Parts: sequence; C-alpha cells; structure tokens
Amino acid sequence: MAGPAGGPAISIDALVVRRGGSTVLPGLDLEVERGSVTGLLGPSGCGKTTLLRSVVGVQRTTAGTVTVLGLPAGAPGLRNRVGYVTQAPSVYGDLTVAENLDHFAAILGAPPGDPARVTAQVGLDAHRRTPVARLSGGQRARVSLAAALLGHPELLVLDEPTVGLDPVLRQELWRLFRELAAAGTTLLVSSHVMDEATRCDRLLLMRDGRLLAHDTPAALLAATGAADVETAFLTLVRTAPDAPPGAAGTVAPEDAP
Ligand SMILES: Nc1ncnc2c1ncn2[C@@H]1O[C@H](COP(=O)(O)OP(=O)(O)OP(=O)(O)O)[C@@H](O)[C@H]1O
Repeated sequence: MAGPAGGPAISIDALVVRRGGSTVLPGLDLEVERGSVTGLLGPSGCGKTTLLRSVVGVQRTTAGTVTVLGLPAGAPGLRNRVGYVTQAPSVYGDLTVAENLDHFAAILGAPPGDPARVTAQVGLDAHRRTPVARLSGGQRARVSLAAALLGHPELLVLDEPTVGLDPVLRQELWRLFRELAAAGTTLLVSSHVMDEATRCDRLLLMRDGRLLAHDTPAALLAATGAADVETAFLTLVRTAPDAPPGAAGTVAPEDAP
C-alpha cells in the first residue's frame, strides 16, 4: 500500500489551482523529504492554505499531480497516514477533550491508549474532562492538533498551528514538532511568524502562489546576505520577477509576514 519508503513524502508536479475565478497556484513544483520539518511562509492570501489543502486532497485542482507517501493526494489509503490541522479548530465544542479524542480514535481505529498519549503530547492532561467550548482558543487549537496525532500519522500538515499561542506554548509545540520529526514523521507547517522559520529544516517562501525559495534557513540567509529570514524574504521579493499588480498575496513591507 505504501509508496517506496525512501521516496519523498510529498511530490508535486505542475500544480494549478483556481479558486473563485482566479488562479491561486499557477503551476507549482515541490518535493518534501520524509522526516523533515518544512515551513511554508508567505503573506496572507498567497496560497499557503490552498497548497496544504491540495496536499491533503481536499482541494479541487485544475492541473498537475500531487503525490503523498507514494499515493495520489486524498487516496483512501492515506486516510490514517496523513494528519491535517486546519486554521479553524475542527472538534466538537459540546464534548470534553477526552470525548472528542475517543470519538476520533474510534473513527480512525487508533490503538487503545492513543487518546491519552496525544493529550499528554499537547499538554492538555489537566483539561481532559473539560468541554472544548470552555477552553481558550489556544487550548482548542491543541485539541485539534491532538486529534491529528492519533494513530501516528506519517505526514502532519499543520495550517498555522501556533497562531494565538503564547511564547511558552509555541516553544513547547515546536519541541513536539522536532520530536515527531526525529521519530520519522514529516511535518509541513505554515506560519506567518518568521522567527519560527529557524526551527525548520527547510523553508518554502511563497508569494502569489509561486515558490520564491525552497532551501534551508542557513542557505537562504547566505544566498541573500540577510541577517534574518524576514529580511531574506523581502530581498527575494524585491529581486523576484514581478507579479501582476494587485495580485493576491503581493507583499507590501507592512504586510510582510
Ligand atoms: N473558498 C474560496 N473561494 C474562492 N477563493 C478563495 C477561497 N479561499 C481562498 N480563496 C482565495 O485564494 C487565495 C489564496 O488563499 P489561501 O487561503 O490559500 O491563502 P493563505 O496564504 O493561506 O492566506 P492566510 O495566510 O491569510 O491564511 C486568496 O486570494 C483567497 O482570496
């Protein structure tokens, strides 16, 4: 069922996506290695969520191919192998943390003990019996993350998982992401927060649905001569061929992520 174990986790070839009458991804190529943390960075509206949706197979695509763990994105065989956390928490407010996780574990056929394991991983042990509606926004986001960790997915696709979290929690979550990658999980993580970029193995810098760069943080800094990833990004934006005026996601300095 699995693709070749040594193959890339994600392989995208000439992907075109149109949404709402405009072309969001005009022809994107990408390979993501297994067991790595790849950060997807770019201004609001540049197409990050659209790319993540394409990887998990919930986005209607116009052309191109998206291969995930050796199978077409969205294939039934990937259901238990890919975890996806959207920006909006996707858990039931009227159920407790434990009830939510028991519910999703049953659907996935996750092993017994998995709900307790993932609850501890996201630091919500003290809230197991709390209805999700009574949690803070950051706690709710961690319940969604816990649900995505059920069953030990090989690929985790996380859309801005640290939004609304305080610095301590962000640091703890990044520690968890690094632990998961060290154990062989592949993570694709979108973020607006450039200081999180240095925690990634590789960075995808996106503008107007195009990848301006795909490299290690150190190589990006070396190539641009910038002292930090935000400056490197702006340097790349200035030197990249122009996008059409007013195109979605065009970076203005004050809009830089
Ligand atoms: N449901 C939709 N229907 C039509 N167009 C959409 C829809 N969702 C997003 N778009 C458009 O697609 C483009 C890319 O949106 P996308 O959500 O992928 O960007 P993003 O980089 O994830 O933004 P953000 O960082 O704000 O979440 C935007 O121009 C947006 O207006």
